[in-house]
Amino acid sequence: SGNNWGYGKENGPSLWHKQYPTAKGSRQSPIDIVPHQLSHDPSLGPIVPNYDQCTSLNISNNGHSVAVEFDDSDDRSVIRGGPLDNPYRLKQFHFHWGGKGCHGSEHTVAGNSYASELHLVHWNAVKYKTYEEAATAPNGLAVLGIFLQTGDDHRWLHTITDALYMVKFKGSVTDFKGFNPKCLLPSSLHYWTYLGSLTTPPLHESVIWIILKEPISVSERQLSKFRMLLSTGEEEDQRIHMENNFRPPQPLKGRRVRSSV
Ligand SMILES: NS(=O)(=O)/N=C1/NCCO1
Ligand SMILES: [Zn+2]
Repeated sequence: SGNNWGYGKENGPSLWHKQYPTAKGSRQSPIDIVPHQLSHDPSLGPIVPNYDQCTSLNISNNGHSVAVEFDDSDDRSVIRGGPLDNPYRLKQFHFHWGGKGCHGSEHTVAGNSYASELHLVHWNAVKYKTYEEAATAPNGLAVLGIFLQTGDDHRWLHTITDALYMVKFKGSVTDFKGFNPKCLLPSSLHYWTYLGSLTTPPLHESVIWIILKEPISVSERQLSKFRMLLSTGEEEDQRIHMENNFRPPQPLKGRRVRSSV
């Protein structure tokens, strides 16, 4: 059927092009970021996330990741500045991670991957009426990527990992109000930026990627809770744990990756 894509042997990233030809496009994500090969662009100002008035609504398991959705009916939580010519509204955030001890980030840095990667997905509500419309428009989306490395417990991640047991099965959703994602940002907002795509089908080439250079630290114990999630539904006999839900780096095809200071 239509969207039975996944990360397994039978439906993984190397097969997505059959159903989603954009997979072989000219601005696909993720990519390997090679710091000494990119241009430092002094015209690139700081990025300014402003999530203080944000309204998280729920947390859900869509079978590919776990996502926290936000009320994006007004400009209460936006990101602006940097490479963005308008404020982009926060729609949701989700994670990608590996298996036990393996790495699970999507973007890599000089060939090195991190344990996990957090994506905060925003859309340009100045130019487009809906997220769906923005998601198919060039640069309609801005995704803020944050690397997670294993180390100490993250002081605030427990609010998310404690809720994961409520969304164990694919298709489950539960209330998740009052969460402000600014607590997941690292101390430095220095970033790399380039033009790319969604890293999951339909792989629309509509994303301005902003990847923070500084990772946040989370413990192996906190990360292991993500692997308890199932990519299968409650009604299915076969239980498949959700892990290694990352797409490998894609060809750069001549794109320029710029660096803030
Ligand atoms: N991994 S990603 O590029 O953020 N992909 C998506 N798809 C829907 C929202 O974000
Ligand atoms: Zn993602």
